Amino acid sequence: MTDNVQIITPKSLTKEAFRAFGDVIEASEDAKNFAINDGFTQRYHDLAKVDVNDNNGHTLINIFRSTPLAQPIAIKMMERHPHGSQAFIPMGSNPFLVVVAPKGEFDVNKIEVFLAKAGQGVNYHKGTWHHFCLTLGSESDFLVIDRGGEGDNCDVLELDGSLVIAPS
Ligand SMILES: NC(=O)N[C@@H](O)C(=O)O
Ligand code: NI
Repeated sequence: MTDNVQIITPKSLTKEAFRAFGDVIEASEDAKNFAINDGFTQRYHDLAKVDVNDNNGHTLINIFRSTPLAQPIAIKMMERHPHGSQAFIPMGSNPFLVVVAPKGEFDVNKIEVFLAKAGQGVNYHKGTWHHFCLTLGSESDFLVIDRGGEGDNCDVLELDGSLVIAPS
């Protein structure tokens, strides 16, 4: 880790704060929702924009089994998917960290860190810079919805690790 360490404190994940990066997937009361199945199910409807059709792309449904990194976590990489969105929906109740920067030319000064609490998932819009999946607590499974198809769909940048996430 370099000498000029900058500590960044995660902020709460809300739809408004995350709007520039993608969608927050949660059964919140401000989401469009209605009763189905004779009232035995509440449908939280159309929560995220799945964007996988570029270059004849198709939807992939995956499970990512993620192991927590030792804290404090230094940000040493960022990546983006230029041809599609990528959604992470926790299958358990561990919180996780969401590290993002706006699409387009990468700017380390525009990195933002969010803490996703139990019941929250995210959908990175096409081209949003992000760190790979950072679960907290213990090994966690995520349902991941992203794009399959032609073309290299992952640009990766290495960072010097001077930006460190305050332990959660
Ligand atoms: N490489 C891969 O499939 N995973 C990353 O895209 C990620 O965001 O975790
Ligand atoms: Ni990714």
